[in-house]
Amino acid sequence: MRYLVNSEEMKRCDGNTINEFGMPSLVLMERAALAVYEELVSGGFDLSRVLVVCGSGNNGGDGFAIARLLHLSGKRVDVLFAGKPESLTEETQIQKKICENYGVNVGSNLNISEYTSIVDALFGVGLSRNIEGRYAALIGDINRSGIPVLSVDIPSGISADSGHVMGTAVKAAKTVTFAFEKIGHILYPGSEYCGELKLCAIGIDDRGFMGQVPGAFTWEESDIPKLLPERKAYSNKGTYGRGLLAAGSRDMAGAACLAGKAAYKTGTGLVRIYSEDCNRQILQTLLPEAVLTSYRKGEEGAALADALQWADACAVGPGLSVSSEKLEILQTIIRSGDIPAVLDADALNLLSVHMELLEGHRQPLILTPHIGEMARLTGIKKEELILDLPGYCHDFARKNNVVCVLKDARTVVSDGKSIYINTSGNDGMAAGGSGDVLCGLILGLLAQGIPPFRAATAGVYLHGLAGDDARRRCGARGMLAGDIAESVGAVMSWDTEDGRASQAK
Ligand SMILES: NC(=O)C1=CN([C@@H]2O[C@H](COP(=O)(O)OP(=O)(O)OC[C@H]3O[C@@H](n4cnc5c(N)ncnc54)[C@H](OP(=O)(O)O)[C@@H]3O)[C@@H](O)[C@H]2O)[C@@H](O)CC1
Ligand SMILES: Nc1ncnc2c1ncn2[C@@H]1O[C@H](COP(=O)(O)OP(=O)(O)O)[C@@H](O)[C@H]1O
Ligand SMILES: [K+]
Repeated sequence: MRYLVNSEEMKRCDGNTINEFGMPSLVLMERAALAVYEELVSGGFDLSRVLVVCGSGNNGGDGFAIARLLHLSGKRVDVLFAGKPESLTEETQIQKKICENYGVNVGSNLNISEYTSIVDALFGVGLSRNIEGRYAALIGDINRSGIPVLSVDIPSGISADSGHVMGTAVKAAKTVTFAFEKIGHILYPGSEYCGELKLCAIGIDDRGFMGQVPGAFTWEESDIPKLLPERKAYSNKGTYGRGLLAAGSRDMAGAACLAGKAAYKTGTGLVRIYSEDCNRQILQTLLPEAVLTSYRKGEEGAALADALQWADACAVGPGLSVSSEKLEILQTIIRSGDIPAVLDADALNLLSVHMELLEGHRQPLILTPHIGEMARLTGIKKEELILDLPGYCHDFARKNNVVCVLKDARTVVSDGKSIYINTSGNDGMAAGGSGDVLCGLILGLLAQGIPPFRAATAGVYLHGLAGDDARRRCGARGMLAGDIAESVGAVMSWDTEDGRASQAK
């Protein structure tokens, strides 16, 4: 698990490390500068003539220290000081003075085009408003120059809190950040502006939070063993849960099949698909392992109540379609009581015009809207939602007492307390049916007894890993949602050495 911090959390951690643990600020700055220096000299940048662009804050202080280290190692380096002298922080003032004492050329009007590499130390996590005027012009010149840029901590102009471009921003080839990744490195468009992201330790760690841990986190590969449901040699299909999937309609049998397959591939003992009668043959052909309960129009009710009694967890929505009968199915599931349920796709479309169904619900609910569905659920425009995916996801989860999985290229999950931001997956997943696979995956984890927020976050992470595995096998353009479902099986064995070995093949 890795924390993802915002600027306030990072500053608090910096501050505690300096003021409570007594680590001098200039020592941290020196380590930050050394980390960037190491990255520069390890290759990838042409260091024949380096320009370090510095602001007045401590990001600029890192820049001056980097320039000094390059100068002392014999590189030709100049500093463009773009900040205001009267705003220099104490540390940056010291670093600037040291540079000048060593004879580093510090100017305020240098010709960018003469350099082979640029180090961007204009603004870091202290960026507090949109960039305008001469700073914006300078960033425009840097971007237009086409000279490779290494950004210190975060590309100047990217909000560490949201990944938004604050007016304008430096497009970096590489970004070296310190202690923790910031939310703005992970969310788009910030993620693209960073180029390759390198995280370096500089002597600040989570002890610096002093018990007040950050609100956001992401899973990583070392977490896989604890995210997967347990397997036992002495077991049978009853050991691994029963998942009920209410999905599919006349024109959308495939969605039920993809979700059902993904649920099985997580290791679920039994998956029952509750679908329209006309899908019976196709589902039995495509997913013979599934138990089927089918219904004719007008006869939806009775069999569903029995199936809900049978199940340990339920998912509703993939390919369900929208009608008054389907609304009754959703109503029955939400009112049925106690098993955890995933509401996806058409279940969310039905819900968006019947939000009263969520009032006073008793069982744990996981809602998995993409941004369009979230806009329908909340009445908030898509353009508004993308400005703050974590904030809207968190608020929706808290207000409705649900787990919200807000799907995007960086999916955000919240239970109204913590925020998970996903870092697995790829653009090959931007194709019809990927969401159905996610729904089935979460259902499978729930059916095996994984608690709702863990099932949602682990489901999203494993889904992305399955997407990455599918891309390795089929390529981003060639992969289909069925390939992601297929790869779920491989990813679910990555907690064992054999599983890892097959991943490497
Ligand atoms: N010891 C530590 O703490 C460590 C910190 N470290 C480094 O410090 C960085 C954080 O430093 P920081 O907090 O001083 O802020 P920073 O990013 O330099 O920006 C503040 C300056 O920008 C200005 N400014 C802001 N927005 C603006 C705008 N739109 N347009 C124009 N001006 C604007 C603002 O001006 P003001 O708002 O005061 O007018 C102020 O002058 C961090 O990212 C990391 O690199 C590392 O060395 C590790 C140890
Ligand atoms: N560019 C991308 N990078 C990573 N994941 C993506 C990307 N595009 C889509 N996805 C993932 O694919 C899934 C798409 O779900 P959804 O929009 O419901 O598709 P569908 O309705 O076609 O099944 C989501 O889990 C989303 O996070
Ligand atoms: K920067």
